[in-house]
Amino acid sequence: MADNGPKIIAALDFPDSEQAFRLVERLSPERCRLKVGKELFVRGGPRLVEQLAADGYDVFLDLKFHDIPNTVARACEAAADLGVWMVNLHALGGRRMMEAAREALDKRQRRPLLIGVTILTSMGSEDLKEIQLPEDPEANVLHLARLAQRAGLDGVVCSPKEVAGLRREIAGEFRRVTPGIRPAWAATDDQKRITTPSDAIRLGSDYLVIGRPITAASDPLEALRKIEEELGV
Ligand SMILES: O=c1ccn([C@@H]2O[C@H](COP(=O)(O)O)[C@@H](O)[C@H]2O)c(=O)[nH]1
Repeated sequence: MADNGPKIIAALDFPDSEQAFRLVERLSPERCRLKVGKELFVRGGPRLVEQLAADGYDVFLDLKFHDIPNTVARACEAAADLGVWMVNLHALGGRRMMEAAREALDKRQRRPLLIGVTILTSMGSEDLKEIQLPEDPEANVLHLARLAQRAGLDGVVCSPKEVAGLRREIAGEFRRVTPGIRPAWAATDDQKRITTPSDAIRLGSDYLVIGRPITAASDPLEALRKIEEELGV
């Protein structure tokens, strides 16, 4: 269930605010939403997030909280204070942790979307076996997504490869946010469960999180334009 507005979320994985703003000033909120992850947040801090939101961008604060319920609930409140559009936590933190976060955000007049990370898109069957989880990524994603929905979350992060199954199994307003997006011309990097942008949309992703195919390109704006062309937007 995508809200109106752009489906592309550009991952601002830069080592400093200057580099992030150099790209952002060539974008617009009508063209894409923005994701601030751990690297940029640790470097740029909360003020950078507030600035992006003040500039009119929908900001996904991708800090993937994973801690005891009280700590995660308070962290989600702090994220909401920054005016972000979306915040996330690891569904592997469990139902009580997710419920605590949802309850804390529900006390607010306006709250960000609360999204659960299922199985990281960098993980394949071998990685799951190593940590003694069932080897099938899709089975894990579905299980965690069901748990997240029961805990009142607004959606999940998963790979586009699991989206069709989620659409079949989980009804209602439940957003599917998908990293692991690689145009045919881009390097795979450390991602394992990937599809092209057009396949992700065809399979039913609501939002495409795209980092290095844009940010590591010699011409990031041209890379974004090619992705938009592939998507027909
Ligand atoms: O399962 C996940 C959850 C989050 N991410 C984040 O998305 C971007 C993807 O960047 P690329 O450069 O396009 O690979 C990155 O910020 C990750 O932290 C993810 O990839 N997978």
